[in-house]
Amino acid sequence: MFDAISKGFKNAKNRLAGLEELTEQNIETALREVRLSLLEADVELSVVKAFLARVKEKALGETVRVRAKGTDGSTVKVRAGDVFTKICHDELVAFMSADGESIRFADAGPTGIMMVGLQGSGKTTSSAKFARFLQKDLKKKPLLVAADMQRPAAVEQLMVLGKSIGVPVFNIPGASPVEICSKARDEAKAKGCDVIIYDTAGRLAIDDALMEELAAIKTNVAPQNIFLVVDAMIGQDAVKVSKGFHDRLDLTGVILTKLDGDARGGAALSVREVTGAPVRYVGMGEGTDKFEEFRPDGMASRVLGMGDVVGLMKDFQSVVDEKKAAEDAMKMLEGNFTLDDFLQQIKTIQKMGSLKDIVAKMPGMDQMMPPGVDLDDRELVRIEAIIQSFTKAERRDPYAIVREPSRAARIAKGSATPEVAVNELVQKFLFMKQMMDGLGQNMGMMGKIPGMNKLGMMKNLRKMAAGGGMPPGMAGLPGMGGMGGMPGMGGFPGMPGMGGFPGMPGMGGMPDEAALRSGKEREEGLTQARKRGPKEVPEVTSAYRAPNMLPRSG
Ligand SMILES: Nc1nc2c(ncn2[C@@H]2O[C@H](COP(=O)(O)OP(=O)(O)OP(=O)(O)O)[C@@H](O)[C@H]2O)c(=O)[nH]1
Repeated sequence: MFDAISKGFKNAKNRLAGLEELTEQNIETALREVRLSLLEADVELSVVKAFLARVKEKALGETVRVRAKGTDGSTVKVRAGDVFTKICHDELVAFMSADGESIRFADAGPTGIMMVGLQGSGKTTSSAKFARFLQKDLKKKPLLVAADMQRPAAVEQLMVLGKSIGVPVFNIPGASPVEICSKARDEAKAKGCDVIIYDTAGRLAIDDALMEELAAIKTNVAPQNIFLVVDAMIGQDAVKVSKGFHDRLDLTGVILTKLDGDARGGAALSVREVTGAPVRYVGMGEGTDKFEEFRPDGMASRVLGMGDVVGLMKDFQSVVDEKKAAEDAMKMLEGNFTLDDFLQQIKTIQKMGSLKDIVAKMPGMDQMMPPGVDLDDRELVRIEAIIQSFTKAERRDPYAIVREPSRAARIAKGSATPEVAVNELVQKFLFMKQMMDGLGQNMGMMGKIPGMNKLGMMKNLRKMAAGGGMPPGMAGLPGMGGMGGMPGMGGFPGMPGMGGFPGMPGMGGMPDEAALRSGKEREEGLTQARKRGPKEVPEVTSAYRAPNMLPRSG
C-alpha cells in the first residue's frame, strides 16, 4: 500500500545514516527523497509542500537543540536519522488527526448518518459496514435506508447486505430519494432503531443535479453526520472530489475505502489537509467486517515503514477465538496438533486480511522480507485446497501420505496443485509438529529443574495465547494457533509457519529450520526424532530444506 512513500522515508533515513546532527544541508537531502516519494504516491502538491515545510522547520529546531546540548557539555548522542523519522511521524500524525468524536449522536431521537460520494466509491458497501460496526461495537440499533435510486441494483445490494448482518433496510419502490429519506424516521421509530444510515446515489463526477438531490436530502432529514466515501485508488482526484462535496454539504468526515488494494496511499495523507474534513473510518476489504476506525498514529507508522502493532493486535483480537488459540497452543506442545487445526489457523489469518497487510503492520517485517518476494494470498487458498482434498484419516495421520505416495498424487489432482506442493506441505507440517512436540518435551524436562515447572510454563503460555500477547520481536505470526502468543519463541529455531511454511513464502527470512538446525545439530535432532517412531519423522527432501516457497501452479 504505502510502498512508494515508505521507500522515500527509508531513503531519507539512509541519507542521514551515521550522522549525529541535523544540518540545513543534510535535512535538504533527506527532504528531497521524501518529496519525490510523496509526489509519486499521488499526494497533492500543496500538501507535499506544507508537509515538507513543517518537517524542515521542526528539524532545524532539533539542530539547534542538539548543538546547544553539545556546547554546555551535556552532549547527548542522537542519530540524525532517528530524529528525522520521529519528526516525520509526528507531523504525519498532525496532518491526519482531527479533534472531536467520529460520530455525532443526536441529543434526542435517532441519529442520522448520510453517506455521499461518487459512483462506485463504495457507499453501499460502507453503509452496511458502518451498520455492522454500530451494531457490534457500539451496541446501536441501526436502520439502513436505500436511497440510491440512480442504480437500481444498489437497493437490492443493500437489501442483501442488510440481511447478512441482520439490519433492517428501508425503501419505497418508485419513490424519490428525498421522499424515502424523509419517511425513514417514522420507520426507525416503528422498528425501535436509534441510528439511520442513508445510502445515497453517486454520479461519475460531481454535477449539479447530484448536489441538489443531496442538499435536498440534507435539508429534509438534517443528519448529524455526513460522511463522504472516497475510493483511495483514485489518488489526487479524491482530494478534489472531497473538496467539491465539502463545499456544498459541509461534511463531518471521510470514509476512505479500498485501502487494502494497491492504492499508493496519497489520499490518506491529503484529504484532511485539503478539505478540512478528517478521515474517520477506512474500508480494508469487501466484507462487511473490513471496516476500521482510522488511527492517524497507526497510519503514520505504516507510512514510515514502522508497522502498526496496535492495528495488528486489533485485527488479531477481532478474529481469533481466544479459547481456541490457547487450546491450539497446548495441542501443539503436546504433539496433538492436527491438519484440521492448521486449516482453522489459515482461515483465521485469512479473516485478518491480506498477508501483505498483516506483514505491513509488523514492525521491521518489511526489512526482513527478502527482495523480490511477493506475499501471495493465493498461497493460503492453495494450502486450504490441498488440505481440503485430504481424507479425514489423512488429516489425522498425514504420515500416511509419506508412506503411500499414490495418496499425494490423488490429493494433487483433487486440489489442482503439483504433487511436490502436497509433499512439501505434509513434510513441513510433520516437521512443525515434531518440533512443537520437542518443545513440549523440553518443557517437561525443565519441569524437573527446581524453580521451573511445566505446569507453570503451560499456564503462562495459556495466558499469553489467550491474550493474543505478542512477545517483543514479533516472533510469531498471530493467528497461527496462538503461536503469536507464545512466550520466548523469538529464540526458538525455525518458527514453523513463518520461515518454514509454504504460503508464507520466506516470511521475513525468519530463521528456517534447516538453516538454524544446521549440520550436526539437525542430524542429532532427526536421529532423536526417529527414535521416537517413524510416525513423526518426515523424509527430509531438498524441497524441504529449501526456503520456503510453494511451487506455483498457475
Ligand atoms: N477491496 C475493496 N473493495 C471495496 C471496498 N469497499 C467497497 N468495495 C467494492 O467496490 C465496489 C463498489 O462498491 P459499492 O458499495 O457498490 O459502491 P457505491 O459507491 O455504492 O456505488 P454506486 O451505488 O454505483 O454509487 C464493490 O465491488 C465493492 O465490493 C474496500 O474497502 N475494499
